[in-house]
Amino acid sequence: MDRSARIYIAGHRGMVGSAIHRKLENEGFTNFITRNSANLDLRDQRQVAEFFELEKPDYVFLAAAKVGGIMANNIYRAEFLYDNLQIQNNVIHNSYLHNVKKLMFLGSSCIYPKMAPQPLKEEYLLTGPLEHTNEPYAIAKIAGIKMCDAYRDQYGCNFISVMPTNLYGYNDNYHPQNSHVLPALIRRFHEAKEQNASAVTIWGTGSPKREFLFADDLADACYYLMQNYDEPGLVNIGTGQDVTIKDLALLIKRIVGYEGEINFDASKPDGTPRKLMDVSKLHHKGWQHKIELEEGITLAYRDFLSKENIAIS
Ligand SMILES: NC(=O)C1=CN([C@@H]2O[C@H](COP(=O)(O)OP(=O)(O)OC[C@H]3O[C@@H](n4cnc5c(N)ncnc54)[C@H](OP(=O)(O)O)[C@@H]3O)[C@@H](O)[C@H]2O)C=CC1
Ligand SMILES: C[C@H]1O[C@H](OP(=O)(O)OP(=O)(O)OC[C@H]2O[C@@H](n3cnc4c(=O)[nH]c(N)nc43)[C@H](O)[C@@H]2O)[C@@H](O)[C@@H](O)C1=O
Repeated sequence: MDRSARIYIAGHRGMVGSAIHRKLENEGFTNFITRNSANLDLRDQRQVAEFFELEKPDYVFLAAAKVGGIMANNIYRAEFLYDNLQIQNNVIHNSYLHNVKKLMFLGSSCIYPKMAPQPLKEEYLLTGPLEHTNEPYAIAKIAGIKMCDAYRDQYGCNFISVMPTNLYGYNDNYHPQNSHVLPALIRRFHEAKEQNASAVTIWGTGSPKREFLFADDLADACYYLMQNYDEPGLVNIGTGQDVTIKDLALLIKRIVGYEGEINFDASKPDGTPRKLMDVSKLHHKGWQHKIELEEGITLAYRDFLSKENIAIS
């Protein structure tokens, strides 16, 4: 990608899109095309067609999606399927129609079967049933992978698919119900500390294992793969390390400085028991993560506090 190329980051205000934007700015790119969802609803076929006709981007990072944690995925099942299919169909198809040089589609580790062997190799796609709580989202993401491959096969488009593990970082969503576990627990432990609460409740049993990647590391990997990966299929992006939700909670508790107890609410879903990425393909391509979990949570907590306008004690 040359530094003057016209780059469209769909979802540039989100956690991932903003990290990709930051990364490309730091690399010297200047010619960005951005729209927020109020000005361009990517679910709307006509609006998206007019936007591509007008802007004619050279490169597209597709980081716009309906996103949320286990509860949001399970409650808003129709929206997670409809919105994500519409967004990716419109952006991918118009990228083909308008001769985009390269497109990156962001999927998720939830595309793998619930009980797939660990760590999750790219070849395990479509080898078994999905986890129920996020099946609609996963089906949309699988369709996105297959769409990139079909447009490559039939039309020769250089459209690639990357599968990030669970992410966290700057500009994360801290909604108490709809967010992912890591931001949810930062907020819950912080509020419990402020209110001198005697205990914090964690959803599920605490035994599921998850892998977490800082969003700026993901953006670095996306930039790297945009330059060094031109293949069909998918590539995992992660750290190759995971923790139990209980151990994650203990780490966040320590970083936040909360001294009360932790309870578990087993009436809430655990979701997939484990989702550890096999990152050997990514490592062979020449990329590895840099930000470890404790450092990343410290940075994310600082970002959370700055948004709350609270000084770190
Ligand atoms: N967060 C995570 O743990 C993971 C995320 N991913 C993937 O990474 C990508 C980015 O996720 P993340 O940054 O966390 O999500 P965010 O919710 O932070 O950002 C999503 C972005 O999508 C945009 N968007 C949503 N709906 C529409 C719409 N109808 N029209 C136009 N824009 C829309 C939003 O725009 P606006 O702000 O203008 O409303 C927002 O900026 C997604 O594809 C997601 O599936 C993959 C694995 C894990
Ligand atoms: C990235 C990924 O994110 C989603 O899948 P998930 O990995 O299950 O995501 P999660 O972060 O919401 O939960 C992880 C674990 O943590 C436990 N947990 C404890 N306490 C809280 C809590 O307070 N909030 C949340 N959300 N989870 C909690 C929770 O019960 C679960 O066992 C997908 O739907 C899909 O969107 C996707 O691709």
